Amino acid sequence: MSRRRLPPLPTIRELIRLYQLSAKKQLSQNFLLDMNLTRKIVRAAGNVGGGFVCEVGPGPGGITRAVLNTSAHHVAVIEKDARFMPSLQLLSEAAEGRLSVYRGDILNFNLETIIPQALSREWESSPPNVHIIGNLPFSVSTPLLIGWLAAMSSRTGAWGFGRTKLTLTFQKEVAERMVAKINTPQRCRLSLMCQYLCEVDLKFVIPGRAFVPPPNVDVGVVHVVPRVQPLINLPFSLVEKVARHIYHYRQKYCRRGVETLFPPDRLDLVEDMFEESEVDPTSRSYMLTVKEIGRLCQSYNSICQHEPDIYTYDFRSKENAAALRRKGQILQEKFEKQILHGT
Ligand SMILES: C[S@@+](CC[C@H](N)C(=O)[O-])C[C@H]1O[C@@H](n2cnc3c(N)ncnc32)[C@H](O)[C@@H]1O
Repeated sequence: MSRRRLPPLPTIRELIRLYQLSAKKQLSQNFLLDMNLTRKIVRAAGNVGGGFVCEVGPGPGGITRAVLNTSAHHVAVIEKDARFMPSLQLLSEAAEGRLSVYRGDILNFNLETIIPQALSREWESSPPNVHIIGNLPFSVSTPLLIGWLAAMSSRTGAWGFGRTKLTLTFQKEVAERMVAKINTPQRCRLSLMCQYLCEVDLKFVIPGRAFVPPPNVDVGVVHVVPRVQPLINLPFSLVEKVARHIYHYRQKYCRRGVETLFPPDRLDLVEDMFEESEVDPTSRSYMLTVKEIGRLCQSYNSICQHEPDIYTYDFRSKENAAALRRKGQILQEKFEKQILHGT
């Protein structure tokens, strides 16, 4: 697959000046004008040759140019800010049919409406890889990732999320949590949710000063590739719920988080869960492996099959909070009696 080359174009800096594209703070716009960095982001996406690349939040089009200079078969960009349309249209003309420009908000945009059209027309027999690339505001990249993970885990969608790879920028600290290994201070729910479904790789960090204007944080470029088989074969919402409860107390014994999955008068089920999963209840949450969390999810799932009310139980509801307070009071009184009064 040979690399394609765009004809000579004005620089991104010139386009910004020409179309008066000053960065809008309320849209968290920080542009990458250094073409070495935009090329590096595209290289982080791996082999895009012959594939369909969807760039989210192209802005003035620095990364878009780098993608168009590869052998990607087709590129689609989705941008929320109408001011960037003229500069993107200019690129589209230069790309001679390889670039489609859409105006929209990626959080409300159905990617499937654009990708299958291209797939059905050109790749009926052998569908290509789909790459999603973007240097987006952090407030957009995280919900985009979570939505994508959820969709991928259910294997829904005509174009097969299993074939899609993501290369997105995140605040460095979030990127570090996504790839965090067990026994590290960054290990959390996000690490588990990413890693049970995907291979996640923090490719490199871009210092904040490389952007125009510079944000006051550094940025991690993360490459996410879906696993052929998820490491936990259960619904995303169930895994997310168990992980949310366990990692709420990430430094504590994992038993503490598991307890909050059950009403205070059903702590017998906590014992069942640990017995069945063969997980040590005194392991700290951040030490649990994906396999151990998977086994906890399995036994929680089998408990919920027999007692469906358990799944809908929410320990934060008012009623349950009152029950927990009562339980706390009883324990407090017991403690005072035993320890303070020696009974
Ligand atoms: C951080 S700037 C990066 C611009 C360009 N990718 C670059 O690297 O120079 C983020 C871009 O995402 C766009 N954007 C923000 N929220 C968006 C959303 N919900 N959907 C699509 N684009 C969005 C902004 O308008 C802006 O162009």
